[in-house]
Amino acid sequence: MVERANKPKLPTLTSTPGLPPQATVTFADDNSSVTAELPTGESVKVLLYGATVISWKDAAGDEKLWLSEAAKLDGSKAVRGGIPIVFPVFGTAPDHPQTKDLPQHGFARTSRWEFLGKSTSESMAGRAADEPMVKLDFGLSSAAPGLDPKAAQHWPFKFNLIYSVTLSRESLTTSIVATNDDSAPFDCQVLLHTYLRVKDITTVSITGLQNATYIDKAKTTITAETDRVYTPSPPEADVTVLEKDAPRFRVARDNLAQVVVWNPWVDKAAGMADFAPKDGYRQMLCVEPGAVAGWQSVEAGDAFEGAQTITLVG
Ligand SMILES: O=P(O)(O)OC[C@H]1O[C@@H](O)[C@H](O)[C@@H](O)[C@@H]1O
Repeated sequence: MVERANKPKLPTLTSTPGLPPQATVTFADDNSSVTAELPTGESVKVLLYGATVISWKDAAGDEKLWLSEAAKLDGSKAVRGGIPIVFPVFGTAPDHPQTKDLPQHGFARTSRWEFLGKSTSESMAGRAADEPMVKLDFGLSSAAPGLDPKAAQHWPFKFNLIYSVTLSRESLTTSIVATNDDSAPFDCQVLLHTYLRVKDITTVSITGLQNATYIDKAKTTITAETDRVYTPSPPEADVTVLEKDAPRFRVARDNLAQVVVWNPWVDKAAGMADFAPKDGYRQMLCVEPGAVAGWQSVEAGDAFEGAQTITLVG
């Protein structure tokens, strides 16, 4: 059950005698972000701007996501790093009448979302209290005060988005439900633009894409700019990111048929004002589960749902 937050600032949770301590959920002083920490030390931090996950740390405090040192976190620009949400268009779609005027990657990442509440192991069905986990829920609708004005201007549908970020000891799940509250169908694309942190991109390999068909938006290997939209086969095949042949991240997808693999490399990183340090492309690899080949047509009253679970392995 989701506990509703009725105050902008949540107190630190205390444990019930006899039960393991729960996760703590705290707000930044300026209410710009919410951080959840498990009693075992793992943590996740979500900026309300874009509902962008900007940090995911393991129990040792090691960061698992890449965030540019020059990323704007003040709501002036989509965040360069973490997990921005791409909706309702991937890239731009000049030939698609419904989304042709929207900015690159849509407006979800440039809108301020509302924090809806949290759930912990103790309140989640089927979860033992000794398997600590915490789920944070965020919402954005066509009526939200934080909606990027470009949305209402260029995508005049009534919609409701719920984004859930679930942290457990070994994994992070992010899931989105996009509901059509309009009287007409709309088309959308969805993508979870995950910037994984790696030690050295030259030692990174990826499995799970061997049988995948792909559209190459750039070059071919991660020894150069890489920008590929894969459609793995079978559709639900896991994708694993390895470093020096040792598995590091396993990415499972639910109803997200594509995986975009992106690394800007030297020239493109140099050209992005919010990309720092300039050789930061060596420490990142975007592995982005999405539904971006063609369009998801969502009927009035219907919803599209998709999710990723990134599990730390090795
Ligand atoms: O600079 P943006 O808008 O965050 O986009 C970054 C990249 O996002 C990737 O998902 C796209 O495949 C790339 O083509 C794009 O360059």
